[in-house]
Amino acid sequence: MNKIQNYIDGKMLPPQSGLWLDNVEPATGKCYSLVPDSDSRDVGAAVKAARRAFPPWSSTHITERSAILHRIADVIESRLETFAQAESIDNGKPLWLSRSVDIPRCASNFRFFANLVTSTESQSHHSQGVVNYTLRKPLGPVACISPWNLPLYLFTWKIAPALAAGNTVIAKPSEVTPMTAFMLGELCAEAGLPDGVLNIVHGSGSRTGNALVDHDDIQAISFTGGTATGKHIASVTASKLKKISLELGGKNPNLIFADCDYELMLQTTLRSSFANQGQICLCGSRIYIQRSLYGKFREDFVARVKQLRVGDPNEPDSNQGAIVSQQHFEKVLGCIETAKREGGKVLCGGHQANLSGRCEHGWFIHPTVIEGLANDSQTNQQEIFGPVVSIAPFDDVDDAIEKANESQYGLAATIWTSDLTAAHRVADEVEAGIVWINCWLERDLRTPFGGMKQSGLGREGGMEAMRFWTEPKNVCIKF
Ligand SMILES: NC(=O)c1ccc[n+]([C@@H]2O[C@H](COP(=O)([O-])OP(=O)(O)OC[C@H]3O[C@@H](n4cnc5c(N)ncnc54)[C@H](O)[C@@H]3O)[C@@H](O)[C@H]2O)c1
Ligand SMILES: O=C/C=C/C=C(\O)C(=O)O
Repeated sequence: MNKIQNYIDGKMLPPQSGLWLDNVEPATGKCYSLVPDSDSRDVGAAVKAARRAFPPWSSTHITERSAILHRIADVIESRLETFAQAESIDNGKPLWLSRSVDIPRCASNFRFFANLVTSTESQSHHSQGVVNYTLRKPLGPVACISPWNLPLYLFTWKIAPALAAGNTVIAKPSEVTPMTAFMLGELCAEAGLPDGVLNIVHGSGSRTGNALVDHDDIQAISFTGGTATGKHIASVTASKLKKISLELGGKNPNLIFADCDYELMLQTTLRSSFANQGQICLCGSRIYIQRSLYGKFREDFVARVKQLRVGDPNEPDSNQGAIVSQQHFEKVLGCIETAKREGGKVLCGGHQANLSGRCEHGWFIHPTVIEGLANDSQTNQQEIFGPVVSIAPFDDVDDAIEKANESQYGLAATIWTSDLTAAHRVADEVEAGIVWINCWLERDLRTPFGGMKQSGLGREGGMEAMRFWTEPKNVCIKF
């Protein structure tokens, strides 16, 4: 059985504990490799390497740091197909999706921050006889912890700015989808990244994650994952005054007004509901439709959802691949049962998809649309993170805003209307860190990315990320 290794100080190493976890292909339900369940000894070795590598890396000229990050992007692009296949096998997502979205974005993450670090302005403040200038110093060894839904995409989204800013990194991918992070480690030396600058430690949250978050020499932690895990990290790091950035769960509203561009809205709403089997934190899972359009939308949307093909992730016409793990598959099916108990009417889907042949034992769920649930039902309040959406009517702008904001979460919201005045008002009043009007998942990497309320703390993206990964130091000179 293929064994994934930790990448520490430029070397591929097994876990000192000797403990391994199964790594399973969700489309087949079969274990196809083993992943280390690293403990504090492996984390300690990685932090030691990162400490040693910090002084030379942080003082490496930004043009050289930038060139190395560009070379990492070059190598990823040169192996796009290999990475895309590995990501699809590990996560269950359609191969066409990892090939067209996930892996190209990994390369873009490195390129974007490679460019940003060489074009960033510094601040100075001048007044009579005094000038202040502000240095931005890297923090030291820092930690990046990422989830399973967009494995290498979100892993590199954290690592690239941390490295560009001059930090050294200990990164932990999700133990559910570790393969492409392992492959990233394999190409670092080829791209010229010095040993110890990036260390990749694999394992479970309870063993590896806790050891990493707890380590006294870790100065800052960027975490993407569930809200409960984020709160745990916030509580254990508070007494040590570590800097944290938390990208957490969501229950995002779509607000569809009767005057929208109907066909564009319908096509995009299919994607924003079910892309990546609904396992994107930005997916809209509460769809509110203006009452006059509700009946037409319900009919057309359900008809289109029924056409989405659930199939082998390798097949180009599979719109929906597998759910990431048996545990998550069971959780999503459990949420559908809860919705039924709460009085929800399942309009389509609502159950497992049984495939034959290679995928006979895989974890597939038909995309599911539910109506008739109260806004305060568990289904409309708790994150499902799967191919399940609920639809409900609203009356006017005030009602739409009220329904959207009746949530503990505040990550993203999508508004569909041709009335720009209404759109601006809703965008202003909806409680979400990210608002899309007449589009979804349009990404400009310069923009602040993150959520409010229980969806997170801090922002990633562009200068927000560079500020997170550096400490300002003000120098005042009187002349
Ligand atoms: N806001 C965003 O940008 C965003 C993006 C993607 C996913 N998510 C959220 O992620 C969740 C799904 O991902 P998941 O199930 O992998 O989340 P998770 O919180 O279980 O795990 C995320 C990562 O944290 C690690 N981890 C778990 N316990 C830990 C601990 N005690 N200490 C340190 N690390 C620990 C895991 O091993 C994994 O690497 C969903 O709630 C989703 O909304 C949010
Ligand atoms: O599942 C969460 C998706 C996060 C997406 C990003 O962080 C991004 O597009 O930068």
